[in-house]
Amino acid sequence: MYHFIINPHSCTGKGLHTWHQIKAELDRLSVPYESYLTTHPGHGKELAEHLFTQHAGILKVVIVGGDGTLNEIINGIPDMERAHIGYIPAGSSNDLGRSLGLSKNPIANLTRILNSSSLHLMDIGLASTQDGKLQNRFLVSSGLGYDAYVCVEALRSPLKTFLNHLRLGKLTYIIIAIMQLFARPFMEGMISADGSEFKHYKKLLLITSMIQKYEGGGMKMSPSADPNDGKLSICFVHGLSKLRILTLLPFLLFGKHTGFNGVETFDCEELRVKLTTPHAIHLDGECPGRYNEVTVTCLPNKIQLLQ
Ligand SMILES: Nc1ncnc2c1ncn2[C@@H]1O[C@H](COP(=O)(O)OP(=O)(O)OP(=O)(O)O)[C@@H](O)[C@H]1O
Repeated sequence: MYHFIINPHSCTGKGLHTWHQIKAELDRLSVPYESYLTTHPGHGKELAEHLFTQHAGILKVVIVGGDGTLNEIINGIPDMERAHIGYIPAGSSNDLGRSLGLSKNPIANLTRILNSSSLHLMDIGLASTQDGKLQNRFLVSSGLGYDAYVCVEALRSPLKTFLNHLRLGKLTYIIIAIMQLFARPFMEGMISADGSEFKHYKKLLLITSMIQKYEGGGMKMSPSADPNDGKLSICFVHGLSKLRILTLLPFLLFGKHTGFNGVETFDCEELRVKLTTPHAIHLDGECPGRYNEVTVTCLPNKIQLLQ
C-alpha cells in the first residue's frame, strides 16, 4: 500500500494537475493506494504525524509537491526509520529533483517509485536552537540571512504566482534575489565548525548549510555537496559590498562563485552560528522565523528514498 500526500497548490496548481495524471496511472495499473490532499500550509506535517501514529511498521509515503511540501512532511514523520519515501516533483523550484537528477515527467517518476527495488539512503540536516523553539529537519539546504529573506519574499510575493502561470517560476527567485540584496542589512556574528573556536565576521550576507547542490530554484550554491558524505557543505559570504555581490550573482547560478574573495566554503558535521541580532532562517525554502543562535547538524543516511 502506498500513501500519497499531495500539495494541490504547489507551483500555483501544478500539484493538482500532476496528481490527476498520477491517479489515472495508479488506477490503470490497479496499484493499492490512499491519497491525502493538503488544504493549508502546515497540513503536510499534520498528515504525516497522523499517518505514522495510525499505522505501525514501515510506510511507503509518496510526496507530490515542491521542496516546501517535502520539508513539511519529513518534519512530521516521528521515526524516519519507518518511512520509505517516494518523491514526485511538482513545485516551482524543485531543487531536490534537480540535485538528484529526477525526471520532469510525473509518470516516469511514478514508474521509478513503483519499480523501486532498493532504497537510496541520504543525509538530512537538522537546524536547532538551544531553547528547542527551532528543531527542524531539511533535505536540500538551510540558510541564515540573505537566502532566507529571498524565500520569505518568494512565499508571499504575487510575482511567484504570476510567473508560475507563465511557467517562469525559476525567474521569481532571480528577480527577488536582486531586490532583496539592496533591501536587507548585512549580518554580524560568529561561526564555529565541528567545535573549532568561534571566528567573528562583519558584513555577513548569508550562511548556508547545503545537503544538495542546488537551492533557490537552481542556484548551484554548493557544487561539491554530496548527500551521502555525512557532512554539511557550508557556503558563507562576508566583507563584500552589495555592488560586488551583484556581480557575483551570475557566477552563483552556475556554481562558479566559490573561488572569489569573500566567499568561504568548507564541509563539516556541525555548524554553530551566533549572530548579534536575530535574522531569518529558511529550511528548504520554508521560513519558521528569526533566530540569532542556531546549530546546524548533519544526520547521516537518515532518509530512505524509493529510487
Ligand atoms: N492547500 C494548500 N494551500 C495553500 N498552501 C499550501 C497548501 N498545502 C501546502 N501549502 C503550502 O505551500 C507552500 C509551498 O509548497 P511547495 O513547496 O510544495 O510548492 P512550491 O513553493 O511551488 O515549490 P518549491 O518549494 O519547490 O519552490 C508550502 O509552504 C506549504 O505549506
